[in-house]
Amino acid sequence: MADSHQPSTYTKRRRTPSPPPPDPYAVDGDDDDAPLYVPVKQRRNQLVSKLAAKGGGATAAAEKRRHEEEEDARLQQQRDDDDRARRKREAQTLLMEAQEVKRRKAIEDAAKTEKQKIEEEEAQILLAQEASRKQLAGAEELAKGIVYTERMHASWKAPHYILAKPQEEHDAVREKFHILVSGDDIPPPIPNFRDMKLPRPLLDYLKKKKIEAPTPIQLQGLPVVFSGRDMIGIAFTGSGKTLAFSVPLLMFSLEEEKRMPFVQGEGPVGIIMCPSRELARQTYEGLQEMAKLMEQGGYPQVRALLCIGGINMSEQAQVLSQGFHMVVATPGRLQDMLEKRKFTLNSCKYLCMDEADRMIDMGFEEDVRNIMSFFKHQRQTLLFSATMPKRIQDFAQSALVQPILVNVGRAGAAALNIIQEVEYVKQEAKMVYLLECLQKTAPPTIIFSDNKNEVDDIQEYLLLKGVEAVAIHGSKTQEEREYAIKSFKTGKKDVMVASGVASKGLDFSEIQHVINFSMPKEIEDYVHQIGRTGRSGKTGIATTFVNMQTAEQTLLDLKYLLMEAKQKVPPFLTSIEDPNLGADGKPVGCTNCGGLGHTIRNCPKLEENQRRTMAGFGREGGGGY
Ligand SMILES: Nc1ncnc2c1ncn2[C@@H]1O[C@H](COP(=O)(O)OP(=O)(O)OP(=O)(O)O)[C@@H](O)[C@H]1O
Repeated sequence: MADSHQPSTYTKRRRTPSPPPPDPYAVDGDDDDAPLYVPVKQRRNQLVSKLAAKGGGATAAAEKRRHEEEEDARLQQQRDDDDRARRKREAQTLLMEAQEVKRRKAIEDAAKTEKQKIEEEEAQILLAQEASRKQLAGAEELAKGIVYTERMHASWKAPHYILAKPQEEHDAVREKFHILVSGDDIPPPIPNFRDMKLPRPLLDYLKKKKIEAPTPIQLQGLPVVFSGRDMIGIAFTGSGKTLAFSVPLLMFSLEEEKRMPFVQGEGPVGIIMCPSRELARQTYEGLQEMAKLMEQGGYPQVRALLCIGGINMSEQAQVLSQGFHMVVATPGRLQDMLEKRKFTLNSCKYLCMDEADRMIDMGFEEDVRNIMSFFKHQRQTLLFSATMPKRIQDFAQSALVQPILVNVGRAGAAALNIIQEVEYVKQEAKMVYLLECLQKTAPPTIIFSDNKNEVDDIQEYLLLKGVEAVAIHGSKTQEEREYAIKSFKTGKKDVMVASGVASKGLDFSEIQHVINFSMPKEIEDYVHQIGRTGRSGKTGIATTFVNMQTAEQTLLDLKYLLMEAKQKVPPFLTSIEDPNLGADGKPVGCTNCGGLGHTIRNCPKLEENQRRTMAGFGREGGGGY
């Protein structure tokens, strides 16, 4: 290999460092100096100073720019620092504010009375209950978002001379009769039937019935209903609520019939719904009687249809074939008839729910909602009862347009003309004591028991002892129920043993004595049951048996009801301590049912409703359908 034979001439090639590139900034005479390292910034400054010394204009501009840039950078830095400081301050302020809010809430909570805490807790329970409830309106209206905002119009007007009176006079009348009202443009109270412009035959009818002056619920309620306004009417048992919604329906029917006679397939003008068949029949009979008298007095014929379970509707075929003006119904059968298209509610303008709270509590709420779906137009809606807890009033608001509330006495209070006696009777001694108790007054007497078997047992026992007694409860056939009512009403039987459901709202004349064989769990039931006596201004006696089996809170409810009605409170009730007394020493009461001896937290009605919802069933006792 040639290369390998040339070793002497071969010199190893080394890379020598290349000379540094000429310094563009080097000035004459520097070339030969050793290249000392000068930082770029420093060199630039030196150059700038030199150039400045030479007085170059472009260089001055460059320096000015540099200054500006430096100033900008400095300002930016300051802004950033300020920003950081501000954010820090804000974060601290927010933290302090949050701590302050927490501190204040802790102080407020500590300062809150036990009563306030309970109120808040109860409001939550009530809210939770209401939230689970659908509005009380027809499905179609709800789906279409139809909301009525205007009131219904009616041709009736109070007489001029009454309208001309100053407001203070109307207020004085209300005060005199303990009537509380709320709502807008409330029609005036009218203390006599003549001024309500009732037709002569009706005035004669009332006179014949010894109904001379309107009761408080009538003197305020009738003008409200005649005016076409929606209304919630609350008044004591036996205070004449039926008349306050029956007479206007009759008048509206006459007006419509006069305008254009009804033929087959037409009507009704209005509906009255009741929670039990017996109550519906009673209201229907009252309407029939008034309608007949009107016809005899020369007014056009108006017809009513009774629409209740347990009766053969072919009995009503004639009315159905003629066209009719008024329907009195229980919700179940009414819904059934509407679904079968036996008639429509296309021209119906009036819907009254008697014992409205009972109807909703008994599980008819869904039926009522379904019935509302059949209305094609706005209607006047009325709710009446002796017991109407705020909960039901609020719930019903969705079905009402600018309603007027007419309230006579506290909702849920017992009628004042009933002497209420509460007796401690051991369970095993009740039956024997019952006989003795029956001696307190002359007949007729009603004995209530919540248990159907017990109703039968009591009747059997009384029959054995020679007492003329009939029995009525939800499991009896319609014939048995009607027989019991008829024979008791006509005085053929002295005693009626009944379950609460079957006898709500019934008006038997001159019941002397009501015996509660067992105290109902719900105080509202007690109020309705004892309310079968002491009606239309008369006095009656109610005796209630209690013992170890009666829940303490029920006894407390009873104690307060007796105190409110200024009745004698037996020592065994007086001694029961109320764990829920307010700071003022008064009972807090239940916002759910109106009972005074318990709160919503242990309300028996709420528990019962929840039990029913869980069990998935609605109406009870077979009273309605
Ligand atoms: N203005 C009046 N004066 C005297 N008696 C009346 C008057 N109005 C109605 N009555 C009579 O009073 C009795 C009770 O009336 P109604 O049945 O309407 O009471 P209610 O308030 O509906 O009671 P409940 O809440 O128990 O259903 C009936 O016999 C009725 O004829």
